[in-house]
Amino acid sequence: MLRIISFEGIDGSGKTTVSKLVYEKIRNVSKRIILTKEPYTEEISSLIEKAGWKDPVTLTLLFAADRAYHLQYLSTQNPDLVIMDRYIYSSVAYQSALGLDENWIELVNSKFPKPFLTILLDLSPEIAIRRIQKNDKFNFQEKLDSLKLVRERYLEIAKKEKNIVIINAEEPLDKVVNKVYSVIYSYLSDL
Ligand SMILES: Nc1ncnc2c1ncn2[C@@H]1O[C@H](COP(=O)(O)OP(=O)(O)OP(=O)(O)O)[C@@H](O)[C@H]1O
Ligand SMILES: Cc1cn([C@H]2C[C@H](O)[C@@H](COP(=O)(O)O)O2)c(=O)[nH]c1=O
Repeated sequence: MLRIISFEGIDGSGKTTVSKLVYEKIRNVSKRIILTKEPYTEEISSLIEKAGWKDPVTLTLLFAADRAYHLQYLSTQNPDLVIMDRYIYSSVAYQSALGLDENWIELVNSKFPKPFLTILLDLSPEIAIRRIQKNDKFNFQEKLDSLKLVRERYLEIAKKEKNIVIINAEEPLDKVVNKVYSVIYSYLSDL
């Protein structure tokens, strides 16, 4: 069974940056730690773009198909640990924010291993959007409203799921990295 630590949070929360920096700090603990991200396959990412970002059923099924393929590949690598930049809770948060029943999203993803730890990088959508504004083109108000909904969904998920640690992602990067590193390190004692 794959041991997965997932990084979650709204666009611009720092998942990619923080997961990479933390990975660099822990990679000497074991040679078999893999850092990866979703969406994984170019083919499905392109189908998602072509389908557009509106229909939550299509998005849920495409992201789940990408996840199934990704997990199958990861199993062949026999890692001690997988650090995943986005995973199941991205589907639950983003697609339920579009109005889709959360229980159905969880059912679609129910055959996949749950992460044994999730780092939820939490911050205000206003700060997040300022961080991504330089490299993404989007309608500001539409994106802000969407990120507010997704953030609320993440915080509700964190209330009901175990092993989700919420980190204040508004703090300076080095402070966030050190906090995440210390949380993850405490889970790695058996590696
Ligand atoms: N704690 C922080 N303080 C200030 N800037 C940060 C912090 N964390 C990340 N950033 C910056 O914010 C921007 C977005 O970071 P990053 O791409 O890692 O976010 P993300 O959550 O992966 O976003 P997306 O989901 O859109 O890919 C980058 O320019 C990054 O350098
Ligand atoms: C895995 C996954 C992702 N998404 C959304 C979240 C983001 O807006 C985009 C791309 O993610 P990135 O971190 O900017 O590369 O995809 C989603 O809606 N559902 C999912 O399961």
